Amino acid sequence: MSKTKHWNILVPNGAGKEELIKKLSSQSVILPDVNGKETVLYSAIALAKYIREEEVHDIYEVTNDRGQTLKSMSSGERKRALLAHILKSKPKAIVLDNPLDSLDIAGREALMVQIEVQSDTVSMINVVSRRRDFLTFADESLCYENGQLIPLVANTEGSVEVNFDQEIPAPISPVILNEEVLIYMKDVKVSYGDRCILQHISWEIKRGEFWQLKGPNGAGKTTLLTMITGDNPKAFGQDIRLFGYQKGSGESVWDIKRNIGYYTSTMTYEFWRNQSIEYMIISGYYDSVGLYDRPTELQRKRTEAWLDLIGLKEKKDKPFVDLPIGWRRLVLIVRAMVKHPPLLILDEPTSDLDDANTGLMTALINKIAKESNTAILYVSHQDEPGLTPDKVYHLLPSETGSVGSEEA
Ligand SMILES: Nc1ncnc2c1ncn2[C@@H]1O[C@H](COP(=O)(O)OP(=O)(O)OP(=O)(O)O)[C@@H](O)[C@H]1O
Repeated sequence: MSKTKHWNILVPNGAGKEELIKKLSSQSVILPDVNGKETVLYSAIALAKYIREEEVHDIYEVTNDRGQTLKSMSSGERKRALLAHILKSKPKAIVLDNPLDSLDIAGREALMVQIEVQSDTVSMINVVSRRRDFLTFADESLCYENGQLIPLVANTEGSVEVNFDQEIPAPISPVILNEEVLIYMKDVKVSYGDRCILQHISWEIKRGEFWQLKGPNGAGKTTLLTMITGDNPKAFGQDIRLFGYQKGSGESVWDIKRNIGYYTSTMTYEFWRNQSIEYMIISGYYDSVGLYDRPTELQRKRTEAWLDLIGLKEKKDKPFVDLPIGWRRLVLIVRAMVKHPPLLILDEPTSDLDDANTGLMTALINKIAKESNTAILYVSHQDEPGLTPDKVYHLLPSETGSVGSEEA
């Protein structure tokens, strides 16, 4: 019996990863060794589709051994559950789309083991943006460029010039808030069933501060975020003050949400229709993707200034979905920032990006932190080279739930 073959394929952002994945999934002859084999796709987009099925149709196809839905799992748990689900159909080949992305060191190792265990019988086609995500057991490493797979040569990862010259545009009518302390939590605890996720969380975020929230996969970062965004009913009855409102004092969801600009990398894969790049940014003034009013002249002007800053002024009428991933991320961050909200939450903003685009993203975030009075909460399991937060809040997992501490 012939040996099962495996590949690493490096695709720098903008080189056409989606097109390559389509080719690999449609049995085109791009990789002759797997031609004719049915391939299954393992990707953030596949995950997003299953989560949408949960939300929209109450269909729960992928669960874990605790019986949890995908929506309630951490990113690491979701990735492991999706792989286990895919393997049940005994595929001959799996196209892995940045499989190790957003995983911490332990999560990466666990998923690698899960993949390698199957490698005797399943061909792995590992499509990645960064070389550090290569499979060690792959037989061949290639690069995708100009629609072709070519042998990988040293350092094909390009560099993007980071050059945000102008100052960030001012808000039109800033959200009025007199509080100095935006988020206050004292001895907060969150449990699901008899499992304690977070305990003794005492934390304050003040106006204009730049925080990173750090912790390994499953430590409870997203859970803690939901306490801040007002989305978690477990916040009731606890000593939490959000933008001056004591939790449970009759505040509405809008009282909280209007103070927050929110961006998460999964928004990149949401089902935006054919909106233009300009439209996407203007919609940030309306807290929705549908524009119900005609944008004002001033909104258009400020949008143009933001577009100029991120180098997309000339492309403003082009469809947002056609932009390379790094620029789509910049647009979505700008969209969350246009109103200069008191708090900007950035959840795993660099996941799926190559080194060049990661540099672009961190430069924009540092700039927003420096030139605005918006507090930033940057959430990630890892340190990002070049990012300059003032403070780091670290969640450390333990048997009895994660505890938080401020890193010196
Ligand atoms: N509604 C829920 N029901 C049961 N368990 C939950 C629920 N929400 C979260 N959890 C569990 O809480 C733990 C922390 O999850 P959370 O998503 O907050 O971690 P995280 O630090 O954001 O992880 P990651 O970096 O992987 O995204 C996980 O083990 C998750 O399964």
